[in-house]
Amino acid sequence: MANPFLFLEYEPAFEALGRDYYDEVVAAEFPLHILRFRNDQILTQLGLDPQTVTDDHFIEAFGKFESVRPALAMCYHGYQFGEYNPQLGDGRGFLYGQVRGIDGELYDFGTKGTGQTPYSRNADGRLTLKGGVREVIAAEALHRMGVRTSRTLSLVETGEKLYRSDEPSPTRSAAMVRFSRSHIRFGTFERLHYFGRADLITKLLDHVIEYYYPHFKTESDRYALFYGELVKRVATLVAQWMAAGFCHGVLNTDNMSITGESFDYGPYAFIPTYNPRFTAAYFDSSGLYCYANQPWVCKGNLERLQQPLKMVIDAEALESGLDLFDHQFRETYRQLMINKLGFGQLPLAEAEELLKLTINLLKNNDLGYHDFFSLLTQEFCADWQDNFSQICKTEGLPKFEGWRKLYLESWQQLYHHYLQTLSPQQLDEMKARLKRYNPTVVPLRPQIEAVWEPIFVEDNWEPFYSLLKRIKTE
Ligand SMILES: Nc1ncnc2c1ncn2[C@@H]1O[C@H](COP(=O)(O)OP(=O)(O)OP(=O)(O)O)[C@@H](O)[C@H]1O
Ligand SMILES: [Mg+2]
Repeated sequence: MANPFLFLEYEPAFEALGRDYYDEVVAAEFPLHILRFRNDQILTQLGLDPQTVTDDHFIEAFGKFESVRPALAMCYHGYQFGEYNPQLGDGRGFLYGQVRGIDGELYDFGTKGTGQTPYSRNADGRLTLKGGVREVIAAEALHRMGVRTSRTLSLVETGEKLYRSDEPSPTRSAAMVRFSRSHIRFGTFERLHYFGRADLITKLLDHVIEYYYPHFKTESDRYALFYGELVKRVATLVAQWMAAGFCHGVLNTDNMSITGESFDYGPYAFIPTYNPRFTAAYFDSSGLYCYANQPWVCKGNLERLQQPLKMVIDAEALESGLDLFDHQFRETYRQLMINKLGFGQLPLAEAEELLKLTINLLKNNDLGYHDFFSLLTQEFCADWQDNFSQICKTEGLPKFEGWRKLYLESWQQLYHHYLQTLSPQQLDEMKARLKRYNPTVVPLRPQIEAVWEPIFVEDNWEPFYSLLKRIKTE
């Protein structure tokens, strides 16, 4: 049967922008192609029946990179740890193609680990297999947690030996295909500002609005409206990360999507405990991108984006756009945390108070962030309405003694107080909500290592597949 990936209706939207925005490249040829992961949920999103798509189809398209469109290495710069870097761009990936989902939206197939490009500098253009495995896990877990994220369409092991300082080397290689709304980054605009090209910024803005903010297309102040909405989308995203206990790790402007979607899962980690200073990347020595810094770092990146946008948008309009960030972040974060605690809506003051006590409890104990919510979900019962000291009184919790006990008691009392206002039906809804907002499986680092170890030692992929299944279903 013909390969369905070669017969999708590719829409050359980015390609149509022209050579100022990308270079045509050719994928590397690899000595081996073993399909390690295929995401059938995405096939369904594309209107394909997974039954009719074989592993060989995946390998032809996303391992050997047979294609009906040119491969485009996208150009971008970026601020990395505060320093401007004009030597970036797709150095190990390219835009394979763009297609419409059954929802009518345009999506990218973007590769990672597919060989050198003009932007590789001295690097090899490759992705390690472990890096690919980690990215698959991050995207699936975040998706389960309701975060607006890219997904991984495929991961193909490619049989090369790579040398990396952060993995025992030689280590195995892979080519990954990412499915996302767009690979246009804040840094895509920053590069055009660097070259002083207001004309290209305008053209790119029109493109972004046409495909990703089409409801503003006919508005006279559409550029300012776009920026305001981007600010809100990014604020929402970072609130989702914070509630999910996720630390992205490398919030450079080349890793910030112009659609406000989360992507690029390198050194990320889910926080084990609520530690505001938790830092995911070992090379982030000052802790710039630590867990608690994420909101202001993202806001700062949005502010940096004003530099290129100011070439074509009024500065005051951009300032008022940025002003939307704090409110959007706070509202979304508070609501998500209230949901994680099982409540639908609470009056503002009560929600703030409960959130404050919850954070106090989490921060001042060795309690695992995800363990706490998981426990609450498992143990929640209507009897708690009758006795506050029963709330989360379980063997699963570490011992609370001395002043730590006070944090637990004040949290229990308030939680109990709000429970009292609920009807039996509302208590049932609460149970369902706890399940929806608190997945059983959150892939902390040790769990990811536990999945990688059998792959590394004996090429056993079962624990990886079983983790993904549990992420999806529990
Ligand atoms: N092994 C490599 N070979 C060539 N270029 C690389 C390699 N690793 C990273 N780069 C380049 O370094 C820059 C920063 O890399 P970063 O890790 O943020 O992105 P990435 O993970 O390669 O890709 P993406 O942002 O699309 O997920 C990018 O320009 C990237 O292309
Ligand atoms: Mg990147």
